Amino acid sequence: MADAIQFYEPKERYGFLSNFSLHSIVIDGVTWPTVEHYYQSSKFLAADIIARIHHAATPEQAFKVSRQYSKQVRPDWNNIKETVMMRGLRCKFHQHHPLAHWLVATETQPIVEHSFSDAYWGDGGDGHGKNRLGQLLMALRDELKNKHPYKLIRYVDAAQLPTQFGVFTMHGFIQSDNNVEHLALTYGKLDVTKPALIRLHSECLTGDALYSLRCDCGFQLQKSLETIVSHGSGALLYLRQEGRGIGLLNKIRAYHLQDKGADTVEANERLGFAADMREYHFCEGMLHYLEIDKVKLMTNNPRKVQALCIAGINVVERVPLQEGHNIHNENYLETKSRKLRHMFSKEDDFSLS
Ligand SMILES: Nc1nc2c(ncn2[C@@H]2O[C@H](COP(=O)(O)OP(=O)(O)OP(=O)(O)O)[C@@H](O)[C@H]2O)c(=O)[nH]1
Ligand SMILES: [Zn+2]
Repeated sequence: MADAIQFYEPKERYGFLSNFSLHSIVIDGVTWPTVEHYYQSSKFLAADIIARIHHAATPEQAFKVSRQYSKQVRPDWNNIKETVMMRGLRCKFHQHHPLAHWLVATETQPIVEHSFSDAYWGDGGDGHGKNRLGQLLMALRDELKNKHPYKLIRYVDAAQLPTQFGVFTMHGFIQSDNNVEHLALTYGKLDVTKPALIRLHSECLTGDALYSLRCDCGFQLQKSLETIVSHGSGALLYLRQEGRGIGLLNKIRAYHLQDKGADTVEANERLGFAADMREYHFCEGMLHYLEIDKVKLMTNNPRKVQALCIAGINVVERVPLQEGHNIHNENYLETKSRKLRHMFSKEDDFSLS
């Protein structure tokens, strides 16, 4: 198979597909260090054998201990082993969101466990094997890819991004319903038990990259990254929504109308657009990948707070982000406050509960 994904060792590129990958799973309240520990122990009924495998130091050890008791494998094992394996896989990929997104990102590529020693779960090394593990992984991928939130975005790849503020990890996504590329910059170790400090930053080439004083975006971008670094961890979702969703050239047209006296809302409307064309539904898929479900959100924009609440994200706090006010953007900011209900003072806040 020309473009088949072959996996075996956990430390290889697709090692996350291996049952030996160090991803613990919880099944019926019991935590198993790896799928391999769970699978091997499921072969037995004797509590002492199960315990020995459960507490094996490594998945390789778990496999070895199981082999020592091969004469005591439960009589019905061949009838139940595929069900046991699929249960272990489902738990692993549902309980470790990035793994599920990585699996979905393999799209339609065949998946093969390239194992010279296993012609049932693997391909037997030369392709004569049944590759049942690869088959179950492809079946699980088909289940996931049509499910919410996996169908909102497609994870593509990640890389380190050293910046003047600190070294971030840059994660690339494609929005499924329009193929627009978006980024998430993460810093530090996100503690899933606490609200993550995040920013939803709408792309503004003029503000973010050309030092524009016409808006506050560039100042907000810098302040957000600095704040995340000083906080120790967090995420900035960089959303390709230039011009509040109307694009760069229409924003220039809108600026031209503003140069002639229109305000930022009137300008959009004269061009035939709503005041704000942005949508945020796909952010749920990006946050799901990052395993973020409760946030402290850096914004003055009530629509972003509401969008995350609608997406089921718990916005436990809104962190004001008022940066870069100057004579060139005061009318713009005043219009946003008056017409778009942006919150520039504490009184503006509304209950987040
Ligand atoms: N159409 C249009 N877009 C603008 C204008 N000024 C800034 N933008 C875009 O607005 C987006 C940034 O939105 P802002 O209103 O600055 O802030 P916000 O992101 O909605 O709210 P905060 O989270 O508080 O920053 C970027 O996509 C900018 O390109 C303008 O006058 N007209
Ligand atoms: Zn801007």
